[in-house]
Amino acid sequence: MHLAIDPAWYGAFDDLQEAVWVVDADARSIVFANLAAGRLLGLPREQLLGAAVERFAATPQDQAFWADTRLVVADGIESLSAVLRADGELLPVMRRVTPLAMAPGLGAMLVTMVDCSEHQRAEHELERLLSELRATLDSVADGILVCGLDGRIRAFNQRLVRIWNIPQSLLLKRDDASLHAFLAGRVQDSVAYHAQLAQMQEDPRAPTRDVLQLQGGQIVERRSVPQLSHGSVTGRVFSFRDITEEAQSETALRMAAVAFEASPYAIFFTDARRMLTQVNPMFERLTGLPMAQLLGRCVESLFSPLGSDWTEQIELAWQSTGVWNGELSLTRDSEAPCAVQLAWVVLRGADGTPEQSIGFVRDLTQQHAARKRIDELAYHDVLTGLPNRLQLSQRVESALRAARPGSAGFAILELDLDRFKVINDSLGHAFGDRVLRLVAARLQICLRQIDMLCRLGGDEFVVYLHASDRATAEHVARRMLQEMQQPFALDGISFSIQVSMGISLFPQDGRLLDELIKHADTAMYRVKERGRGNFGFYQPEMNANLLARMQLEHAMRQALGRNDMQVHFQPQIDTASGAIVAAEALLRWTDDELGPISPATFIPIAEDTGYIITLGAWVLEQSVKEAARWMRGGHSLVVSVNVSALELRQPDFVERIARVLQEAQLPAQLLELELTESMLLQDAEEAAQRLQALAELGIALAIDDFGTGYSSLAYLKNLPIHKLKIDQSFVRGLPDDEGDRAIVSAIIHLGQALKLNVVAEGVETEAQRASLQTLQCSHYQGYLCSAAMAPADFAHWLSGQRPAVLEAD
Ligand SMILES: Nc1nc2c(ncn2[C@@H]2O[C@H](COP(=O)(O)O[C@H]3[C@@H](O)[C@H](n4cnc5c(=O)[nH]c(N)nc54)O[C@@H]3COP(=O)(O)O)[C@@H](O)[C@H]2O)c(=O)[nH]1
Repeated sequence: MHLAIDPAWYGAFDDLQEAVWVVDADARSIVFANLAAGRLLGLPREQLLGAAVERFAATPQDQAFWADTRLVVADGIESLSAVLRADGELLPVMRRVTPLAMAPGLGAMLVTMVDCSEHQRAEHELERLLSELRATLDSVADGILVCGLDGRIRAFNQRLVRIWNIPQSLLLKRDDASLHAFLAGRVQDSVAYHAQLAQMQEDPRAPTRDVLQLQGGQIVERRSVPQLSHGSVTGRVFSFRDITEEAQSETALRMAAVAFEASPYAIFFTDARRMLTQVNPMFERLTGLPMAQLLGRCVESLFSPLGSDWTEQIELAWQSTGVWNGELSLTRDSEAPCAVQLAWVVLRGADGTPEQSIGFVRDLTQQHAARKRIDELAYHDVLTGLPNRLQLSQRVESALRAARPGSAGFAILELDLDRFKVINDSLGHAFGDRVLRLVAARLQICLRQIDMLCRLGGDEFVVYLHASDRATAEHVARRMLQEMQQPFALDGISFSIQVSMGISLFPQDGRLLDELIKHADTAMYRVKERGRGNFGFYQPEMNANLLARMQLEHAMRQALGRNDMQVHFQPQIDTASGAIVAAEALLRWTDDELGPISPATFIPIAEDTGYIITLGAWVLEQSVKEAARWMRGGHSLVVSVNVSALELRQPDFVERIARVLQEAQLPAQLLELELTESMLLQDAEEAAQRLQALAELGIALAIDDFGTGYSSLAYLKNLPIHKLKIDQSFVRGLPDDEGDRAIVSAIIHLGQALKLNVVAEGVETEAQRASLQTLQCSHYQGYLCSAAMAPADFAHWLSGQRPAVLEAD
């Protein structure tokens, strides 16, 4: 039995757009088809009826499907399939096959089909567009990230993965939140990063641009634009560009520009023809020309004078090393040319031809001045401008090289200013320096141009007398002494300076400069020993004296330990009453071999070597102990102890004296210290403080040898001085020498005015004492009364004296 369809159905299905068949399941033939089915298959409906359904099966799978429809009959199926149209075209269709229960034993299937060809074409088009879009995304140089408004990631490209270095594992995870967190974690300033995102959310339509610094130094430019769909914002498209290199080279360019502008080097650029194309401010300053006048000028025209082959030199240098380096003279607008160092570098194009050049110019003016100054310093004495020892030695060396047997020799004169230290100490070092310059000028005029006057330092000068024998040297020495006899005047102060000179002759006194200087020095010391202000020639036996001085120093250092020294005491007497008022402690040394040695001989050696500190401390101790003994014996007598400059400068000087007094139980009022004027003027401020401290202890202070120094009375007035001791050189001429009398009288009056005791030293005759009494000098000291006595003799002598009365201040 065959399935027959009632034609009444036709009207019901013909209005449908879908193609509809009813298929006889057993015969697999079409028993019903609507109009849409005819249109779909390109056949009139009539030709469809009774047609085998396999005829329209387009694929082997479809053939198989229609061959066994039992399953279909059972369940029904909807699938994308294709039908073979009458014109042979394969038409994609969405087919639904549903079993129909028509009548018992009759199997039928309702087949509906919708033409999918448009839909499929659209899908294919979409796919093509999508793959094109993906290819485009992946081909752009920027990293792209497309996010929905909710932050969901819609798309990104591979470049984004590379720029951000997104790990593969994270990509596989396909977790948007993790990816966003990763991106935020990679930027250096994640706070700013999030703030920017929040801002974007607030204003979703605004395009943005910012620069992100990633961990590790990478710099990324982020741009974003809103993603629009039908005029509404649906998300945001981010693009990321790695601008690390760009930023770095931009920074480098900016730095280069700053360096160019602010460089201490004058810098210029030229074109291939060496015409200036750019200069920096330093170049303008150095040349004194504004940029407008420089640009377009040929570099060579700025430097002069140059050798004619300079251009060739440049070419050669550029060919071999690419840079020409050298010293030149730069012409300047309204100033004298200046020396410069030019480093001129060629910049070549890709083909190797010079295209530009760059020059670095350094002003050498200061360097040249410094070099000149260094030369001056190396060969000259800074204070006087005279040649120094180095120049002298070069001069003498050339004289030694030129020396031939029988040719004229030369002389070396060593000069030392006598008592220059007193000027320095009393009038200050600045004044002393000016005196040295005056002395240098005076000495210089006594010499020929061919001779050389040098300053070795301090007040020590050396003269090289070219081609000079003994007679010439003597002549020059006399001239210098004469010249120095003229008084000097500075700042309204008149003074005279003596020099002592020692002379050695080449070749007889030495063949080397050092030897000649040493011998001239020895000769000079001999002159000083003999009274200064003169000259003397070196004699070989003089060296023996130096040796003697060394032996004396050695013996002196042994003397204390051997009990070869003793402190003697010389009384100081009231001029009017003859009563003893004080005693001066004077050191005495008798050596087993050398016999008695005067303190005038060994004290200066002790001062020179620093041994005076040991000696002075011992003398003080002995003197204080002795005075304590006198006191205990009923004679409260002031003991006066000489102090050297070095001792006063000892930091613990005051404390040490206080300790000695304390140990000996001697009241400070019974101790007096004798200081010289010049000592007080060295480190005047410190000395004044020490004296004040001593005075506060109750110790009296006397100025020894008063009148021989250059004390400033204003300064002395402020010191806690109790006594002036008139130097014996002024006393010697009393009573007859008017000059001495006037000086002594002036000192006495000064003492009276300042309420000081005045002691005249070295009084040997009654006439001197009487004269002093007439002049109202309160005290005297000298052989007239007694020389200094050993302690026992003094004690014995003292016992026969009236008990002393403490001196009033
Ligand atoms: N720092 C120290 N200096 C000391 C010390 N002991 C001595 N001296 C100083 O040595 C210089 C020489 O001293 P001296 O040979 O002892 O001569 C002194 C007197 O003996 C001497 N004098 C005394 N009366 C007469 C005299 O009538 N005629 C004469 N021709 N000479 C005499 O004069 C010197 C006095 O010295 P002073 O009062 O100090 O000026 C000398 O500078 C001593 O200061 C010491 O322990 N420490």
